[in-house]
Order: sequence, then structure tokens, then C-alpha cells
Amino acid sequence: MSDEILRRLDAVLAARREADPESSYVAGLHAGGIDRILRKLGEECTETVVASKNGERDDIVYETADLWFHSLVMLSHHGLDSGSVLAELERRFGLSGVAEKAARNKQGQ
Ligand SMILES: N=c1c2ncn([C@@H]3O[C@H](COP(=O)(O)OP(=O)(O)OP(=O)(O)O)[C@@H](O)[C@H]3O)c2ncn1[C@@H]1O[C@H](COP(=O)(O)O)[C@@H](O)[C@H]1O
Repeated sequence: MSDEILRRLDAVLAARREADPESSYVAGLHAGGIDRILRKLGEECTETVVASKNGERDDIVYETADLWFHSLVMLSHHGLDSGSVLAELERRFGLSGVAEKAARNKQGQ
């Protein structure tokens, strides 16, 4: 997934916090509060685990997309977005030294 789609989804999800719950699935989740969002996130987590156990590749991808999507809704509810998580992953990647090694390899050092 490119981070462009994450940024676009972040913007839509933020706008849905103020939207009419009748007209939007995401607005309905926000209207139900954090408990509704977390219940859905838990369901998606379980569905992803089941898909992984079954090993059907299309199902694994589909359920993981649902899981990521509902994680983004949860972040949005707290006024956060994918950028915060990507920055944390980038920080860890930098800490591991993998990024530096990859850059050195690319330069042929
Ligand atoms: N990417 C998604 C997306 N992924 C999953 N879902 C919804 O997440 C739910 C997944 O729940 P389940 O797998 O349990 O299926 P379900 O039984 O139909 O769901 P429930 O009725 O039990 O909630 C389904 O209702 C899906 O439609 C999504 N709903 C919306 N988006 C995007 O979010 C944006 C805003 O959506 P709206 O708020 O609907 O305008 C749009 O750009 C959409 O493309």
C-alpha cells in the first residue's frame, strides 16, 4: 500500500467525525463512541486471525485490510492518523540500522 492512500483515507476519516451517522458507516462508528469502534476492531482482529489460520491468501488480504481500516478509524477517534504510526515505524527502522545498511549497499560501499 502506498502511503498516499493512507493519507487520503486519513483525510476522509477525519471529515467523517463531523458527518451525519445516517449517511456514513464511519460517522456511525464515531457516533457510537470508542467502545463501538473497539468492539469492531476486536472483531476484525479475530477475523484476521481466523483467515490466517485457514491460509486462504485472498481472505487474509481482505481481512487485514478491514483490520487496518478499523485501526485508522480508532486512531482518528483519538485525533491521530496513519502519519503518527508511520513515523514510529520509521523511527524503529532507523534504530535497527537496517536503513543505513540498505543505503550503504545501494551506494556500493
Ligand atoms: N475502506 C473502507 C472500509 N473497509 C471496510 N469497511 C466496512 O467495514 C465493515 C466490515 O465489517 P464486517 O467485515 O464485519 O462486515 P459487516 O458484517 O458488513 O459489518 P457490520 O454491519 O457488522 O458493521 C463493512 O461494513 C465494510 O463496509 C469500510 N468502510 C468504508 N471504507 C472507506 O471509508 C471511507 C468512508 O466511508 P463512509 O463512512 O461509509 O462514507 C470511504 O472512502 C470508504 O472507501
